[in-house]
Amino acid sequence: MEAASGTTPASVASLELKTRRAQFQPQTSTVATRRRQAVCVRRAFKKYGPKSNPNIILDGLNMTVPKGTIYGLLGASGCGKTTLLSCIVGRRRLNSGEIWVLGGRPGSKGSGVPGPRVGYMPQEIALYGEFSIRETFLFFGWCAGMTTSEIDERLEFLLKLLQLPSENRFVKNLSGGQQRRVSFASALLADPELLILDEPTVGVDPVLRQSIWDHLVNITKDGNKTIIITTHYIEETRQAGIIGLMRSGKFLAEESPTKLMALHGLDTLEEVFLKLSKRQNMGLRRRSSILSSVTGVPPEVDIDDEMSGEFGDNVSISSRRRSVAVTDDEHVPELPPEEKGGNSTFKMMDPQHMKALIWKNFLWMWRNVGIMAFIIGLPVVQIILFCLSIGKDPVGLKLAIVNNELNNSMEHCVPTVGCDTSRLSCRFLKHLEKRTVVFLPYDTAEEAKYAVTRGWAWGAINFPANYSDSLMERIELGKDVDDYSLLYSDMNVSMDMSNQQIGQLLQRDLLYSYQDFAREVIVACNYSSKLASLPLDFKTPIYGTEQPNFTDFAAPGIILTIIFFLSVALTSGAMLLERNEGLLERSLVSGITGTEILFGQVVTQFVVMIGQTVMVLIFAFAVFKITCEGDIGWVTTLTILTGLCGMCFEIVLFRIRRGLFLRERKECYIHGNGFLLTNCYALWNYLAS
Ligand SMILES: Nc1ncnc2c1ncn2[C@@H]1O[C@H](COP(=O)(O)OP(=O)(O)OP(=O)(O)O)[C@@H](O)[C@H]1O
Repeated sequence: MEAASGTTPASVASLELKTRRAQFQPQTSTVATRRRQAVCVRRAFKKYGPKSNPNIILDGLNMTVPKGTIYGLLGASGCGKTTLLSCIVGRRRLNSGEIWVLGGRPGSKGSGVPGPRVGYMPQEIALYGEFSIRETFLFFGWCAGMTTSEIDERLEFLLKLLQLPSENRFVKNLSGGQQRRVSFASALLADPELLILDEPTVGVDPVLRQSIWDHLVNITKDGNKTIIITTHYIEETRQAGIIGLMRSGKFLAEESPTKLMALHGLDTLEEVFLKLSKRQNMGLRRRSSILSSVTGVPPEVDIDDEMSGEFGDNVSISSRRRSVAVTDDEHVPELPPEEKGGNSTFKMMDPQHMKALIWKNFLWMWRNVGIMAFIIGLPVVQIILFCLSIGKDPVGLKLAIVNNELNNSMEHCVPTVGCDTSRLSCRFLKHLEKRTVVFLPYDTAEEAKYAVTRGWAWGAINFPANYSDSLMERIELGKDVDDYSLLYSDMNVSMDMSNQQIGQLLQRDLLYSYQDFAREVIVACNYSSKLASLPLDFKTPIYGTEQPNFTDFAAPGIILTIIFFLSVALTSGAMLLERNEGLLERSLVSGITGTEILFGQVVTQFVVMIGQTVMVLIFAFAVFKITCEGDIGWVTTLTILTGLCGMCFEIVLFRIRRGLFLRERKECYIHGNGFLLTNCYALWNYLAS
């Protein structure tokens, strides 16, 4: 093949040398030169992982993409193409080195990158499945600052170009290839100066692939548009102006495809790569030392560096070779200082962006009515369950009764079975019985106490044998009563106070029953003059009722807890959804800021939270009649504010988790969740107290 094409090993070596020299000769760099370059990367160094065991992805890489060209970025899977592209669009930062994109540093004020000057198609589909094609275009178009009519115009053109189905079809109902084309069209939509396409032709048939390339060639014709494209189909990069072959964090070659093929005397790029692979397998140690002796430049040797991976679907490389030194940092020109001002697209809050984000969030909710019904219905279900099952006063609380006045016979002990009402003990028990207490009769005080110790009863009441007579004497004589009557007019109560709630409830019932009983006895015996001498008299409560129920007491805490934690969950879910499958990446590259995304989420989640709050309050106060003594307006406001606190709480946690995530993935979850748990626990304690 080489002979046929008239190339000899010597001519190949000399041509290769010339190319390399020309490529890495000292250049006289000026700002004007840089401005002619769409992308310029110098001494890029990027690593992942901890310092102790770094995974070096870019290792002093230099890349030059002239304006108006198609640049094919090729390399084995996992060699760092996506990482490099992320750095170019300003989504990742280099550890060291410099990147200039369209005359500015990505991410800096005034660079316009990220922003509408760059169109980015990530490797993932990165689209909202619930949106139609037109809605997808509207969202990305508005993000790029286009008007609706401009978007519709482009939509028509792109539908035809990419042979897409009706604009009303939902993305989730499209085939994988169609979804990729919609993703590609979204990147083309705003007609950006720089298009960065990460594997746009995966899953696209050869005919359509050709028409996509024709379009790419067409849009770069006037020299104003630049395209960087990664692909696993090597042959299609034949139409690229330059291809860059990445390996071990550097470029092995950065050359036009025709020159590369001529250099190796081969007809296809695939053959070139196969040849390179074979050379690598044979070991280029010897060749590199020859080159070194000719040029006098010692090669950067990386003997143990191993390359393995695939180039596309057909070609695979697995070789051990010396990496020929293709970069010479001393000869790489310095980049000019960053220009101030310029074509600034950097804004904190762009109304158009906010419109796009809020519209997108509400549209997503509308398309996911089931999820939204669940989100709004969940707190309602919680409050219904609470009102139905929690908070009612317990009934059927058992009390052990020893009534020595009644010869301890079972039937006489239980008031409902016909107690002797001439006995005051029985009269008291009748009042107590009204308060839904169940009596367990016992013969002796020891048996009753034993029942309490075994948990069969919550308390034991013991009436002395002459309780009625002693009590009457005590009422009649007042302070002149003798010690005997004083002692035997007391009923003895022993309580199980292990459950504070039940213990206090029983004590309250005993107290109220005794009050009613005392009134009845005094009136019945005509001791009205003694009424004033009752030791205790509960007046009508200032707030609440004489018998407040536990539901009223617990309801505010429960309502606030439900709203707070559901707001946390709601915000967390929305944030996770936003990060889903490169969508956040894509939105951020289109120029939307993190603050705008956050604000958009706060606005939409706030509306949902208001819906939740209103529904919960309607069920609590209107349906289940929970007592509300105060102003319902203030109750609603305070509940909404609690929900807002929950949202802010999650946003802060999310940002902390993200910050930790960027530093150390593993630690993030430990710290973030630990922080969440600690705070939830503290909050719970606060609410409970
Ligand atoms: N956030 C990250 N944290 C740690 N390692 C990462 C991260 N992102 C990528 N990597 C690693 O960096 C290397 C380069 O990944 P990258 O996605 O840039 O490769 P690629 O060339 O685009 O691969 P492909 O062609 O398969 O898409 C891979 O080994 C990958 O596992």
